[in-house]
Amino acid sequence: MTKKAVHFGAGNIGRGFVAEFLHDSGYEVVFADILDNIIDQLQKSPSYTVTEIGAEGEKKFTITNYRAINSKYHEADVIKEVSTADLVTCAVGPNILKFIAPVIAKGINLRSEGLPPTAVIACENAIGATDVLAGFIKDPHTPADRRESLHERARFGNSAIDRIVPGQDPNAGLDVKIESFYEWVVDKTPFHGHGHPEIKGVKWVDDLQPYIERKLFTVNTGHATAAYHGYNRGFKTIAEALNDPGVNKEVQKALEETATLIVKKHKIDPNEQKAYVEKIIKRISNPHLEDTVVRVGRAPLRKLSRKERFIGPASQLVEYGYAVPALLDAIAAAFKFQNVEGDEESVELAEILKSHSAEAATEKITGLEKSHALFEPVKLIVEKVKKETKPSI
Ligand SMILES: NC(=O)c1ccc[n+]([C@@H]2O[C@H](COP(=O)([O-])OP(=O)(O)OC[C@H]3O[C@@H](n4cnc5c(N)ncnc54)[C@H](O)[C@@H]3O)[C@@H](O)[C@H]2O)c1
Ligand SMILES: O=P(O)(O)OC[C@@H](O)[C@@H](O)[C@H](O)[C@H](O)CO
Repeated sequence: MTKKAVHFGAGNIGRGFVAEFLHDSGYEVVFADILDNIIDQLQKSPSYTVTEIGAEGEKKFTITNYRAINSKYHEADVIKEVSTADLVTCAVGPNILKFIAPVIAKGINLRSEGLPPTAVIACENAIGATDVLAGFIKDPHTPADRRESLHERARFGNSAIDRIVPGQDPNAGLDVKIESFYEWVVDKTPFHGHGHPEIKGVKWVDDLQPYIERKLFTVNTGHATAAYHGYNRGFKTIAEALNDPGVNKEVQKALEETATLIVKKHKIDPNEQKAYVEKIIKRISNPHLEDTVVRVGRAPLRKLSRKERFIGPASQLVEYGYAVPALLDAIAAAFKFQNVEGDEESVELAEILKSHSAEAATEKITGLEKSHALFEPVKLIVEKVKKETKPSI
């Protein structure tokens, strides 16, 4: 019997990476999204093409065997699909998890007793994203008397997902261009007893923490460092930014700092981490991806938050007694990513910096405790950025 996956978020990673893997593993994929345009196209077209761009050239894959539901208008249909799904995945962005949780919770709650638990895997760039989703699903969206037995109807596995899918050509329709490299690692421990879902290409591990921290604090720290320094120097793409010796040096230095944490905390061989960093810099420098600094820098409030790619590693390094000058430079550059067209958080960032003292803005944006050794240096950065970006009268 064909297996069914319901996937929330038919965007770049959803159509380009998750659906490709699920299709290849024999799943029928039911996309749920709120964008009329994407859902209409998915409903009209029986296939689309994913093009992988690698050093050896381009490879094309045809994706078929999917359906699509507009979750804005047809919530009941999505709930019904979730209730019989073998797998539920999402790639909507960490801030959207709370909005998809009620629908998933209702679907899980409707699940027939005879069915094995559905597997829920959030594919977002965030530590513990599936736990966050599970938290919203459980409380308040599962009836109190059904919470204890939730694991009989659903199992929740955290994941680390790595593949660069840049913004797509607006005329490309459903087709997606992505890099050929991929890594999708999922915690297998929640699936004990029933077995994890079979997804070709996924690496199942007992301890996800080293994978997700290494990914977020190398790929995403390096990417965001290039994006913010690149944006402030007027570059349009990440590849152009990394071609600039100044930006390149900032990225190398920031990743030397995070490598110290990864090696020390997760006992990873320093040479292995060095090779990983070199590979990442090569990947993000790929000019064929045409990835923009605005996409990679998107949502600066999320990226400057407590557990994220800058404050996360910098705070831990400072706790170990290390200095983090390059991460602080990147943090300063991120605070200057203000009022960028199409990026709501960059507008909110500018407003917070305008309406709050440096101390209050630091606390609100980074979530750092005032007693933390990183608080003062970040506050000084915020003070400086506030002065530099103050509107002249
Ligand atoms: N693009 C990448 O290179 C990449 C790589 C790894 C991980 N990720 C992560 O994947 C996630 C998605 O990123 P993306 O680049 O695909 O973004 P995207 O903007 O291309 O896709 C997100 C999709 O979610 C949809 N969405 C928003 N709210 C929704 C809702 N309430 N219900 C259903 N769908 C909703 C949007 O309409 C959009 O189609 C993010 O967490 C990102 O960090 C991205
Ligand atoms: O998706 P974000 O906004 O968390 O980060 C932007 C990019 O760094 C990210 O999408 C990378 O392309 C991806 O994480 C590569 O695996």
